[in-house]
Amino acid sequence: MDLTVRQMDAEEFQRQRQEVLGQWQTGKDVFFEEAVAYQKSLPKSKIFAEKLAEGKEKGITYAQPRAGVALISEHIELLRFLQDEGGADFLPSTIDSYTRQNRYTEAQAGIEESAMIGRSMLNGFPAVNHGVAACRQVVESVQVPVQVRHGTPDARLLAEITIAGGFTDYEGGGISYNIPYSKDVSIESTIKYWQYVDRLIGLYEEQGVKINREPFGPLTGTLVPPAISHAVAVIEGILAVAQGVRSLTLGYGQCGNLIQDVAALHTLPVLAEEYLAKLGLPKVMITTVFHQWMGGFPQDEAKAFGVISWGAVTAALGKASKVIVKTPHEALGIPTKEANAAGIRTTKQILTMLKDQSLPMTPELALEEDMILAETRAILDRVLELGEGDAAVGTVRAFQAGVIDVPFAPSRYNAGKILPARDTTGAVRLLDFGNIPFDETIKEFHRERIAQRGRDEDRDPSFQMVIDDIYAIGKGMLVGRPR
Ligand SMILES: CCC[C@H]1O[C@@H](n2cnc3c(N)ncnc32)[C@H](O)[C@@H]1O
Repeated sequence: MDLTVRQMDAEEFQRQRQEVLGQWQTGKDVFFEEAVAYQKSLPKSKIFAEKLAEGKEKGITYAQPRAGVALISEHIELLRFLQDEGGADFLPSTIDSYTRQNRYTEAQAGIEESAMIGRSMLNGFPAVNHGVAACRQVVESVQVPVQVRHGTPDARLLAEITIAGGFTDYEGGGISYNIPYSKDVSIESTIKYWQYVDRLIGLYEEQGVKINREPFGPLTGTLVPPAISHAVAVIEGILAVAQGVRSLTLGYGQCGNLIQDVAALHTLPVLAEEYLAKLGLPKVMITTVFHQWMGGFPQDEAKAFGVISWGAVTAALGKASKVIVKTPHEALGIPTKEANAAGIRTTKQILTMLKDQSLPMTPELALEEDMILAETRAILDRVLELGEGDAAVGTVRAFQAGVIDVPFAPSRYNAGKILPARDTTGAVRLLDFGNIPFDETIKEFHRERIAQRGRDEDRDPSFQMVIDDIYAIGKGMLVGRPR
């Protein structure tokens, strides 16, 4: 395994770059020096890292939707609507599934079909096919910073084109865009692909261009315990900073118990700073992003707004830097622009009302924070041990050993031995620990909390609880109580 956490050398980067820019004809329009000049020509109001820094300074929680459609003019109309009617503080360009799989020929067909039929036949914006000039048209058509949101294991060409195209933030990572998104792509290969992405951003940073990186916190978005998503987020932060990234937004997907989620938001930046320092990596700007509930949603729009509001409350009380907004069409499919804007307005109403409040430090909150810190450190320390200090090598070995194990992940590289379930307050605990390196104290904490639920529900803790929890929110509950 020639994998290493160390910064990619210039020769290797340039060797890959020739191959990457040749993967689709639009790669020929990427010229690094010209792109640096374009990025530097952008006003400060369009630089993601600048606006995040301002928000961190002022204690603002920003709201950002997901959005993307096939054709350039419709995509611009959509983003403008979300900015003007929704009040979006940041805008996305959610990339379509073909592009995420590097299937640019099918993306091209989707573009042509969309133009013919008059509606988007792709589930996102095919940025590679549209190319650099089109991305710049999008960026120049709105007033706020624009981020690439996707789920791409090999995201190298997409990064080259969208960053040259003026996007100032790039979501994803070699673990978080593999394990939940792929069945049969090795972790070593996607870590390497993403080291290229992060090295490219490092080269922009060395030219004075700030590009923020946002590892994808929620992973499978289904009952992922905080310690597991934190471990992945911190590792992706380490891998990125090692390649020259200097601005990170670390993510976490809402689980639903307020105390646990606020504890997760408090501990994530603490852990990132602790392990970056432990590895002798430079200090970088760290912000957080909270994803509103990523699991199944109620079909009823009023109930969906309830779920959206609960996520907004948690983001506000947890002082997240940014919250990713869901829409009342979540249970139906790609939202209309009106539904998308409504989700943002609902969220911003709550953020504004709650901006002067926070959750007091109670013994319960302190205990949850201590548990998340202890659990995440147990995982990260074992990863570094397995890698003999190298986080990249350690990550591959940790997945092989089940030391990192993401619930309900499709990837065959994921052990899939752990089993999460909610406790009687809705906090996510582990019913089965697989090979996660938790000590007996931690395991007993989980067992006791779940045993209490069993007593409350007059049933033995079992896989049935997990199934009930997966459907619970769609049915209007949080904890999947028996009938
Ligand atoms: C991991 C992200 C899943 C979420 O990402 C939303 N999502 C996907 N594609 C689009 C799109 N093109 N426009 C608006 N939202 C979109 C889904 O609804 C889901 O909530």
